[in-house]
Amino acid sequence: MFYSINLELDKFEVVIIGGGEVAYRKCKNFIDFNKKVKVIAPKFIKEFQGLRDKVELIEDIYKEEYIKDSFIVVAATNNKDVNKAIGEYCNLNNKLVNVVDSIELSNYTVPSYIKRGDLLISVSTSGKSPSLSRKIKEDLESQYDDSYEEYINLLGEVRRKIIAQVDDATIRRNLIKNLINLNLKELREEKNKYSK
Ligand SMILES: C[C@@]1(CC(=O)O)C2=NC(=C\c3[nH]c(c(CCC(=O)O)c3CC(=O)O)Cc3[nH]c(c(CC(=O)O)c3CCC(=O)O)/C=C3\N/C(=C\2)[C@@H](CCC(=O)O)[C@]3(C)CC(=O)O)/[C@H]1CCC(=O)O
Ligand SMILES: NC(=O)c1ccc[n+]([C@@H]2O[C@H](COP(=O)([O-])OP(=O)(O)OC[C@H]3O[C@@H](n4cnc5c(N)ncnc54)[C@H](O)[C@@H]3O)[C@@H](O)[C@H]2O)c1
Repeated sequence: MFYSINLELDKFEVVIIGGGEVAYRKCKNFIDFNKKVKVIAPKFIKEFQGLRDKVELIEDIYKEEYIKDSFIVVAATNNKDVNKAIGEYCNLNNKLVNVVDSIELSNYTVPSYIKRGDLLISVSTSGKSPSLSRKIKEDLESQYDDSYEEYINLLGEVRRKIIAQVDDATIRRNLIKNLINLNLKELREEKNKYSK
């Protein structure tokens, strides 16, 4: 089973090999998290042109030199042998690699996710059923709607204010724990209370 972590992508170079539908989806995911990526392929689907300054497109077939200095790699070509070579090289060289047609060669996978500002809900089936991951995501999307972006920001702000202003540890913890029982309107009022 795959273990879940949240990575600070800023510090790492990300390279995607392949320029088709799957490479494009993986690419958009990184962009969603403000990460610029390098993409290598002899041919790109037209959607890549819409990503403009957010990606560096290199028109070429895969060569080891393209990934030797990167830490996170996605092997997303439609050529099983090429994907396998990339997967094996990365596993041998301590790189994180997602091989889109081989869970065995992947040392990480990409979950289905919902992002509402800083709230992130990820779903994984350890490769058993990406379709189920997608369905669960869609089921949760309406429950965790766009209003959660402001809600999560307010929770963060009020929590920081409580930590700064309340000395008693028990009272502090209870106040923080109870914040999630407030609705958006009540939380806005709570923020004003601590801003005085
Ligand atoms: C969640 C999501 C994230 C993303 O990619 O962004 C994702 N796949 C998505 C969709 C999807 N992928 C496929 C279908 C067709 C139906 C089906 O096969 O079910 C659909 C459904 C659709 O498109 O609706 C085909 C497929 N996928 C993989 C293989 C190879 C294999 O199984 O070996 C094949 C067969 C290829 C073939 O037939 O040859 C492998 C992987 N796909 C994963 C992630 C990882 C496991 C995630 C988990 O643990 O659940 C893993 C292991 C590696 C990885 O890619 O990270 C994204 C949903 C995005 C969303 O949220 O909307
Ligand atoms: N993990 C997933 O979520 C998922 C979902 C569907 C399919 N798949 C798998 O992903 C593979 C790719 O799917 P797709 O729809 O993106 O295919 P696609 O045919 O749309 O794109 C393949 C891309 O790979 C590039 N390519 C081929 N040989 C290359 C090489 N030597 N170096 C660099 N780039 C090269 C092509 O130019 C093209 O841009 C499929 O074969 C399938 O097995 C995975």
